[in-house]
Amino acid sequence: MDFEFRAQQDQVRRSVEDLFDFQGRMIGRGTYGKVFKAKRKEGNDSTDYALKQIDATGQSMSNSAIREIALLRELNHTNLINLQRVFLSHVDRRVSLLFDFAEHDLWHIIKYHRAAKASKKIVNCAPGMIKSILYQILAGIHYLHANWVLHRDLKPANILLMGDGAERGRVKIGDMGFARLFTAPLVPLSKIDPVVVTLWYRSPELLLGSHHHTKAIDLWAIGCILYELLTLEPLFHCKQDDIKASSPFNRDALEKIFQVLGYPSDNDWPGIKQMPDHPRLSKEGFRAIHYGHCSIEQWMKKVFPNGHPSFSLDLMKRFLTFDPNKRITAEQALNDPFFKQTPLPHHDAFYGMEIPYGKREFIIEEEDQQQQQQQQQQQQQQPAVQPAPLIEEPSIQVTQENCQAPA
Ligand SMILES: Cc1ccc(-n2nc(C(C)(C)C)cc2NC(=O)NCCN2CCOCC2)cc1
Repeated sequence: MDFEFRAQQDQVRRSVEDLFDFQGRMIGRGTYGKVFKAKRKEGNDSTDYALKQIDATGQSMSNSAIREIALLRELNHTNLINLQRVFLSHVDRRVSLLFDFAEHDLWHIIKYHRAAKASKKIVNCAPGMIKSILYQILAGIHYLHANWVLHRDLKPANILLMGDGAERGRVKIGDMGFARLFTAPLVPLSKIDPVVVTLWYRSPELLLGSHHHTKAIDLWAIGCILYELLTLEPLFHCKQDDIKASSPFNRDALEKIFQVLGYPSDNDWPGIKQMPDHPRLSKEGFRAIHYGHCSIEQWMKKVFPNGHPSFSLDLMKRFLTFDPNKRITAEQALNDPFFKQTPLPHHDAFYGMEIPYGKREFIIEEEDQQQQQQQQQQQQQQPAVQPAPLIEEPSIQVTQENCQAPA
């Protein structure tokens, strides 16, 4: 290496820390590293950015970062997350990727609506919101597939949406990769961590051990996401703790699929017998007769006895087609009559509504939490300082007796 040239370059090349303010603004973390909400330090650019810092100390992380950069620099579509800039730091062997900042994602949006439904709170969504989100997902996936790129892990957490601003309500498909909580969770991961590995969106061919990842696996996942947007419940809600990385065959996930769609006949899916784990179906006790009364029509009739304005049974059936060779493509879905009926899909999924969803919260690092707790303990040992009254006229004086300890 030309150390003199590199030292010269380091002089002129400005680091991400020089250019962006992001300390204490962590919004995500995973095995790869951390994600921060960042702002430019200079100039009048008030745009928010997402800064993904990858600790490229290990070979696998370096390869992963290289793969992500190599892929994203070749892609350019309004419905895909946009890699704006790459910073390499030799000193701490860190790769920093600068992305669009997306305030919302479908995992948090669905969680919000589920909580509102549980507390019987009415939340008004624009009638075309679901249709717009579906159309934008299909547009992004159609672009990926046209460039021979598969997503392979479509799920609500990977469907980001821009908040207020120039791209309000724009879907940005991303891939958050694997996240791993540093502490053992007390509640099921799927409840608290949007990016946990889940089988809920996995196609039947993958569950039966297919080694050929095709575009069709993304369309199956889109069908599952559409259902979840409509009902706020995952369609194939199988237990998370069953995930065994070694075997793609998952009994519970397949059971859920057959309970909704029925058992695939040879006519439905001629190729099922060629699936590597097909023999396990009979060994594990699956019988067509057990699911004779099950069909998507039956299931959806139970869910929407009076139908739903944002729901097309025909389209749902075509996403959730067992045979990957018969499953609808992104291009065919985009041309479905569903998208030519009013309300037409708007480029702003939040068009006609206020955005009710909260902003992303900052994650406090363990050491910061300890520091905060120490500061609180010190404060509690000091006599309460009398805060100046907020208003002129005498009111309830905030005294030690009625002063609320900080939450
Ligand atoms: C190894 C590897 C990992 C991820 C990707 N990848 N692929 C995609 C497409 C557009 C193809 C779906 C996006 C990403 N990367 C991220 O989304 N990155 C996350 C960016 N987010 C972070 C949170 O804030 C918004 C941007 C590729 C390869």
